Amino acid sequence: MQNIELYTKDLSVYYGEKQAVKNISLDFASRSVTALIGPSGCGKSTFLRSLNRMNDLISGARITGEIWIGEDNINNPKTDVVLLRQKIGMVWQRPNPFHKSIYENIAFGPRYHGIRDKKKLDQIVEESLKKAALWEETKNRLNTSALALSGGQQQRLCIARSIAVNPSIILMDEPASALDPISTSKVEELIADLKQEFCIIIVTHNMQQAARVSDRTAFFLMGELVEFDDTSKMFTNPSEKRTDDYISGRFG
Ligand SMILES: Nc1ncnc2c1ncn2[C@@H]1O[C@H](COP(=O)(O)OP(=O)(O)OP(=O)(O)O)[C@@H](O)[C@H]1O
Repeated sequence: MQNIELYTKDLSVYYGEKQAVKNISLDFASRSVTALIGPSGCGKSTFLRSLNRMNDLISGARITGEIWIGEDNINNPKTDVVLLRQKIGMVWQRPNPFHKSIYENIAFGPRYHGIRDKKKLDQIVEESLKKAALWEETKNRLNTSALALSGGQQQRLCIARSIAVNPSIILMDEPASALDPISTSKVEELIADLKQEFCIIIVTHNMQQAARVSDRTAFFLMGELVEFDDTSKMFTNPSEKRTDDYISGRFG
């Protein structure tokens, strides 16, 4: 039995009157990858963003229900969202490095959280870049601009940046959809490595990618959770006809 790192209970998200996510209860295991799939507009990104309270930044967005990490319901107004986002990192669709050096991109978070010692920061930068499979490509150019890296390297840098503050969960919103096939496969290999240590939740439009990288898959449709199961079962023998129709390309 795997440890559950995070779970939601009856989680709903509204934009004004519109309910984009409908009463979703899902659990996410430690050291595993869960893929969220479903057609455009079904609420995958909204659900993902609610897990580290990024929807708080959207005016008119309202969340009901519970999001539990250990003993804390983080959907509680008293939650320290800065600390929460240290625990739950986020990687976006488009690589978004800061306009700073490679080193500073990684050191920024740990420094913000109080680490000042240069040796310690050097160590975090090296470890994070190694974990993101980017160290060999960058170790001789740490002080050059992150913007001079290729798109694929920038995305791995963003992954290294999220690792640097020592999270336990990493949210990824279509992290490879803006990348070429070689960079995409590097990011997928990286996800396979990172799951030895982290709970990863990834939104993807790419069925093959979901099948390749994830242990479990959740299928969303019009804000509802239709099916949640082991990825191998979901892609070979889904329980719901709607899942079968979607993964075999009959709609969406
Ligand atoms: N900031 C917002 N304000 C109002 N409505 C929104 C906002 N963001 C998303 N929505 C609506 O909520 C619903 C779910 O959108 P969401 O982006 O979560 O879906 P998605 O499954 O991630 O789609 P995609 O795969 O196209 O990214 C859609 O109807 C969308 O139009």
